[in-house]
Amino acid sequence: MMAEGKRRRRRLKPVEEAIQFSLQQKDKNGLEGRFISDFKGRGVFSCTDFDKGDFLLEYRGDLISKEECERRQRIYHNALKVFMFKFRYNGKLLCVDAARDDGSLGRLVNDDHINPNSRMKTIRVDGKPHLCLFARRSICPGEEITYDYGDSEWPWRCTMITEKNQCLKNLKNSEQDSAAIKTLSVIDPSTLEVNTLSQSEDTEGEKLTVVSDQSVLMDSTICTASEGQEKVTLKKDRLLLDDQDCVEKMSPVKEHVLNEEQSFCAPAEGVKEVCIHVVVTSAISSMDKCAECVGPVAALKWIGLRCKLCSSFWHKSCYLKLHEWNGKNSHRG
Ligand SMILES: C[S@@+](CC[C@H](N)C(=O)[O-])C[C@H]1O[C@@H](n2cnc3c(N)ncnc32)[C@H](O)[C@@H]1O
Repeated sequence: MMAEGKRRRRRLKPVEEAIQFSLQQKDKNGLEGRFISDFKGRGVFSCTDFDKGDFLLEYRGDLISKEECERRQRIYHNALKVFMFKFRYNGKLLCVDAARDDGSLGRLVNDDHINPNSRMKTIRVDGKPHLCLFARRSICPGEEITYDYGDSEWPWRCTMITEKNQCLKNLKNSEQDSAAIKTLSVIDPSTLEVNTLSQSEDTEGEKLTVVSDQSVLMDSTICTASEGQEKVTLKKDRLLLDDQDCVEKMSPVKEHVLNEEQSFCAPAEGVKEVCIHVVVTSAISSMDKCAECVGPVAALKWIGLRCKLCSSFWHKSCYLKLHEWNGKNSHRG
């Protein structure tokens, strides 16, 4: 008995397990790929219980350099480009290209930036980075595995507008209830102009005036299909919200490990002219990168902010961060 007990393998730690599966190039039991819908395609579902922190899957593919990634992006069809996962590792931009369907499940995991149940991390195996998903919380059988694809404004995230509108309504309600408002100095409504012509929901002409120490760049602009339908003009630096929950839901900036690694932190170089930016939401080509983080990593068109005067582009969150760093009331680039 004793000998058998001694011989029994101890349970591997999640990272050890991730290393083992990465070396074997195998997926773990307890997960399966399923077709979900024509819109979403396939996804990965759990068939067992997972605990918080458990290793789930590796995002397997070819590990390639930035240059090779750019070369492949030029020749790939859009449907393949979405399988290219760029990330930053030891100061270098790398990519795992999972365009080839090798039957692995990692490449089929879908995005959820609101309440993902897993998180992508890089682990080092034989000196090379591997992208592995770990559970952010316990996961039940039947749950779809998801992670946050990062800070790009992906087209399917538009469905979040309903939730955002609810947030906006809550904010308005809380404004009416003065007891619920802890602060606050009110932002001059003339500094903020929001049109939501493209949306059927009732956010048209919303003006938010509630403030606190959380900042958000009016993220109801996130789903604008094309430039001009929605406009955000900020003379003062920020719109401040009182509702932490709304801030969470409205801002796609997340505690995404790879997001941090993906980000180039160097400020845009070479642009010496000072511009007082007037930004509008705009559909931006994948060739045009955010002036702040040099992203996005996605190969598709992205929705971001464009300065009408100097034609710089930013992710909304980068723009916010940038101006936070540059001083609270500065909009000069
Ligand atoms: C890496 S693939 C994921 C697997 C994909 N569903 C499939 O069937 O091949 C990324 C693509 O999945 C789809 N996708 C991912 N997350 C989604 C979501 N939350 N809603 C709708 N489509 C999503 C998009 O088409 C995206 O380009």
